[in-house]
Amino acid sequence: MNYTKYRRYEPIPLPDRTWPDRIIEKAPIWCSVDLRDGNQALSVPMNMEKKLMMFKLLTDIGFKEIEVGFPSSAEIEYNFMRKLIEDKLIPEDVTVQVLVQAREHLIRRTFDSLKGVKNAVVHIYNSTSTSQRRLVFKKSRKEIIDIAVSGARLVKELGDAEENPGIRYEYSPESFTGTEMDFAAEICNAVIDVLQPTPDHQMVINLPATVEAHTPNIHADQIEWMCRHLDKRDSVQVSLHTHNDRGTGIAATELALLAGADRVEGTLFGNGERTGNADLVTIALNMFSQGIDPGLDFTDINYVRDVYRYCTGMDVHPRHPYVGELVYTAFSGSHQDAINKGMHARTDGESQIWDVPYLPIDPRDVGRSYKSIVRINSQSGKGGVAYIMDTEFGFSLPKAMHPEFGLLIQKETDKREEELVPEEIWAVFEENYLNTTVPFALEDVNVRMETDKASGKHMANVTGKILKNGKALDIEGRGNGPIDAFVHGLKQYVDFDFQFESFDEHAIKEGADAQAVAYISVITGDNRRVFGAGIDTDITFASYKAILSAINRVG
Ligand SMILES: CC(=O)SCCNC(=O)CCNC(=O)[C@H](O)C(C)(C)COP(=O)(O)OP(=O)(O)OC[C@H]1O[C@@H](n2cnc3c(N)ncnc32)[C@H](O)[C@@H]1OP(=O)(O)O
Ligand SMILES: CC(C)C(=O)C(=O)O
Ligand SMILES: [Mg+2]
Repeated sequence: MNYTKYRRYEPIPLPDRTWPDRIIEKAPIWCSVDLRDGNQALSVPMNMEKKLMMFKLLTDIGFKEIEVGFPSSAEIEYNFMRKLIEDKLIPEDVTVQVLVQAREHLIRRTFDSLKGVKNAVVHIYNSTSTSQRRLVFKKSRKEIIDIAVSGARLVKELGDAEENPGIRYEYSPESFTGTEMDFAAEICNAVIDVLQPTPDHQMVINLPATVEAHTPNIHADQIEWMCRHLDKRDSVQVSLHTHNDRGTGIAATELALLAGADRVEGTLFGNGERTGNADLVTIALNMFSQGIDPGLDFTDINYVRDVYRYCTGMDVHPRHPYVGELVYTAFSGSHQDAINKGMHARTDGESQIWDVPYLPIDPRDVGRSYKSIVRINSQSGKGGVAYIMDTEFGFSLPKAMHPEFGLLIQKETDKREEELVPEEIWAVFEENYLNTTVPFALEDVNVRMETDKASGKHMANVTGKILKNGKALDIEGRGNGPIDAFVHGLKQYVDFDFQFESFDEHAIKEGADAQAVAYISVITGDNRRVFGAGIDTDITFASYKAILSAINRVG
């Protein structure tokens, strides 16, 4: 690959930079550009119905500033602006924003589209990078400043008119990241000088990474440098607008916030030109995951994703942060084990600080369930299998049983070479533990407790019938508890040596028809540990079934 045809971006000389020592402490002013930058990048731009649906979604999420389009560019864009105003679809506390090139006829048409609007930002731009000045505009620095200044003058003249009380202004030196810093400051200050913002009537200076061209630290340096060199800083909101050409648009935005920016433009899930804009969902939820109120509501992230898909025709990657189908899922054994333990350690409910390994946020905070946190394939381990049995079916297998059942599941996934869904895991459990009635099955057994006169201890006597390969056999046994008595009675029919080892049980359903499950392990003469399980409304019967299940499984 011929890397010599590319050149490196020079770092910004800013040895006293302060941003690396800062942390993000509050959410910025958010501005969605889904209906403009996002829309202009679609192969099929949104029609009226989809624009309206997207606008409604954005206001429901809580965006207070929304760039709704480029009204001077096309009929649909103009008509959409008119519809929002005439049908009174803009909530009182929402400001709509419109983009326009710094060109007279387009600016006039833009103001026409805004008649009757309550609050709007008119956003003008022109390209300022060395490359665009040389190749596209073929103009000197001064001529480029003239474009911006004359655009700003017209915007101010129209925007300050009496009939437009709610108009504010935004200027973008488009292709800012390819612009020399001194020139970027010069052109922005020239525009600020024309627009004369005040602390009560602020304007936005938007510094776009129109094409992301360098590492995020350089973007942060650029923003800190600009914050120091912009005039009337108390009257200017410094806004970010990163694209994602190097895949670091979100990181660049976050570092640039540390560097002093006040506002962030971007889109849902990062739709936008080429590799997209900054993904506001991720940036907001990154803040949320640090205990900061993002000021945006993603409590039903799947709904946001579905509307987004419908309106844009774009898909969302299964590994997309916070929303992808797989982002709250672990297939691998050690992750599952840690998640299982982390989830069990959560005892205080909602108020407890979230600390579950491998899950940066609680999936339920964005409307996702715990259902698919753990999914089982050949990479999975016993902890994950136990988690599924517990969360999906309410079966808390004793810890000592996890390796045995985990192995049965692993054999199945190896054989099938595919994921096992919870129902398939249940089927393996049922087949191996609950439905093992050959050779032994329980027919009818009575337990009678009595106190041994000599020792004063309570003793159990078991009498009844079991089946061996379908044939009824009398069983009779005595022991220091019902399980011990049953095991004694059973031993005469079992042709290998075994000892009862452990017993666990728990309820599995509530109410009158409550059932219990018993788990029993036995140790065979050749020192193998084998588990069995049984279910019944009576816990003693459940334990007898579990013993027979274990004995059948040894055989
Ligand atoms: C980075 C971004 O996302 S910027 C936003 C980009 N979005 C869009 O372009 C979508 C909407 N745009 C459009 O529909 C069209 O481009 C329109 C309607 C705005 C303008 O259309 P046209 O005038 O037919 O064409 P076009 O956009 O190619 O204009 C090129 C001319 O405008 C000039 N120009 C381009 N941008 C600007 C600007 N921001 N300010 C002033 N002049 C500009 C160019 O130098 C060129 O001038 P020339 O004709 O003297 O060579
Ligand atoms: C119009 C501007 C803000 C833009 O979209 C960009 O530079 O990416
Ligand atoms: Mg853009």
